[in-house]
Amino acid sequence: MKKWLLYATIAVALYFFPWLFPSSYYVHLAQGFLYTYIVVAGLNLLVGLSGQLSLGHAGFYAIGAYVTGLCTVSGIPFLLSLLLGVLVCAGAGGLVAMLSLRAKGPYLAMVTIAFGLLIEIVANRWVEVTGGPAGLYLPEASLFGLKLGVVSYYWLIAVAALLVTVLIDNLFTSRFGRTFRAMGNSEVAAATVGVNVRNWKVLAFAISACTAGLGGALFAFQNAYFNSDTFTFDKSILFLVGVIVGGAGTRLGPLVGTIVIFLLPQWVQSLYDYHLLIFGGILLLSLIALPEGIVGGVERLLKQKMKRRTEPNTMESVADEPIQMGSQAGANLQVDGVVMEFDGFRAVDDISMSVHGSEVRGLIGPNGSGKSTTVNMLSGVYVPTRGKLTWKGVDVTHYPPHRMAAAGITRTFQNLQLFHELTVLENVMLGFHLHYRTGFAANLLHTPGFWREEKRFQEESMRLLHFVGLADKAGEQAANLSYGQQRLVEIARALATRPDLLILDEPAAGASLYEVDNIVRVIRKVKQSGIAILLVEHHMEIVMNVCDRITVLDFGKKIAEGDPAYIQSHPQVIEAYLGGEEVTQLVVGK
Ligand SMILES: Nc1ncnc2c1ncn2[C@@H]1O[C@H](COP(=O)(O)OP(=O)(O)OP(=O)(O)O)[C@@H](O)[C@H]1O
Repeated sequence: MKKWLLYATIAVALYFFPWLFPSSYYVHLAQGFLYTYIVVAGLNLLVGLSGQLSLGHAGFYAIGAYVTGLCTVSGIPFLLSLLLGVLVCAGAGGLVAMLSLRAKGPYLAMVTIAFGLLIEIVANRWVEVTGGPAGLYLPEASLFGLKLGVVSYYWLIAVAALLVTVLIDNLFTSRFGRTFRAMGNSEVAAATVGVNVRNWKVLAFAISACTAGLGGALFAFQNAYFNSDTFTFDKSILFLVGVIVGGAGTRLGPLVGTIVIFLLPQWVQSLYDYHLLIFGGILLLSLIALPEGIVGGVERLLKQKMKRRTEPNTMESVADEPIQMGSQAGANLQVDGVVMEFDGFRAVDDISMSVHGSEVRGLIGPNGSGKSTTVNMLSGVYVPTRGKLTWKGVDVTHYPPHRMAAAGITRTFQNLQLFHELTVLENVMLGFHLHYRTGFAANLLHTPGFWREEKRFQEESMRLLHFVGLADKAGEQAANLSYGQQRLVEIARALATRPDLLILDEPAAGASLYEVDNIVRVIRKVKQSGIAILLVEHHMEIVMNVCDRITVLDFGKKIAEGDPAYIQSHPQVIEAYLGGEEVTQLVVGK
């Protein structure tokens, strides 16, 4: 069914609900269901997509209720007050995100718990403003001077819920949704394709705080009265349970989750003394049986039955078109005396080297010699303890990964860092992050500009997939590919940033012999297209065959540098490898 037809059907059903269930009890119930759904839908974006946890959303719910309520009490029109309440929540969400940026996992959860508790205490104790437990009486909600009765207020909430559904769904299926999901899968990989993870985390928090505030404001006017007892820690937990039980990160999850957290308790309430036990039991069982949530579990079962295909039909037409690679300016990287220390241990000790033009530079050395640490410094993941990195004449020593990507340096990872929840095509599209021009509004509203850009980058991504030989895998879930194929997807994603220097960290690790041949072929094609490569690899045959020059590390120090023939006969290199298993491979490369 077409999306707009589905929305129109839902709109008609929502409109006629008060006729189908004329009792004011059911209309009230529907109001409660819809504003709770609005909160859960926004929280799903934060938890399910961006991978951040919030146990304090009752705080935003409260802020929305109080700001909107107090504004109307002071005479500001209802709709304007609602807008103000939502905007204040967006600001509060951004602030909480900024405060918690350094925290992850349980620590982030603790910051949000602290925020929720703080708001709860303020609501309870600042009685002169909030009314505390005695509550706050509000004027009836009105639109353009017309007072809203029970049914018309229900319609207002229904319009808000439908609007939130459409807009959030639009975000889900735009580059914003993909970026949030990518960040949730791997922050470091998202950063190396140019995503400023910090800003995007703040954005995700602000959006979900907006919807929580909207839900809170709509709740406040349901009875034109509310008190501080609503905004407890339990409420935050309930919202989160709604997201998780429904299926975090799924599009239908918030609807199902709200049925579980809102309608189920109403139903089991009739069972008097046992209702909490039954509700808790159902939650526990569903979490154990379906850890991805109800919708997530069903989707997994369906996917196993029907192989997902989302390949665009643009595939054949784009196959032979040229791909824009890099800026064609070539690389110019100067590394001067870099040192990287971990708690006093020198993993990299005073290394200097340079990469120019479109050369393929090998970086080799026995296990633990400092190759990955060097790669991490060159890609902005680590800031060197000492030394300087100069890229095209600019000091980039302190650049974070997203700025390195913007400057033209990107990388792949020794331990694969694909966005496993996205398809192969979506992974590569993420690589174009720095080249998208449409903003938040265009993606929220799916404007014609948005569609044009989506099509363009879908086609460019398909070209890159052709380039690495994986066009037929475009619609597959990235996690389902073989090791070697996943490494090629990482290369395609990195190429999408249009780099001048591509750092490949052990691209052949775990790949089959056939896949290794394919990877070598791709490396050669990348070099021909004018992009420089820094290749870290244990397969000496590959290194000796594709590299123009090789830098050798041992115990964090540079011990040799030169062309493959020179390196293979270098006594210190042979000595370094003698104790290791790689020595035979080193000779094989001759
Ligand atoms: N984050 C860290 N904290 C502490 N020590 C580290 C850290 N990262 C690397 N090291 C240490 O630094 C040294 C160099 O590690 P690195 O991973 O750079 O070597 P490598 O040459 O890439 O090894 P391999 O070929 O096994 O991947 C090792 O002794 C390692 O234990």
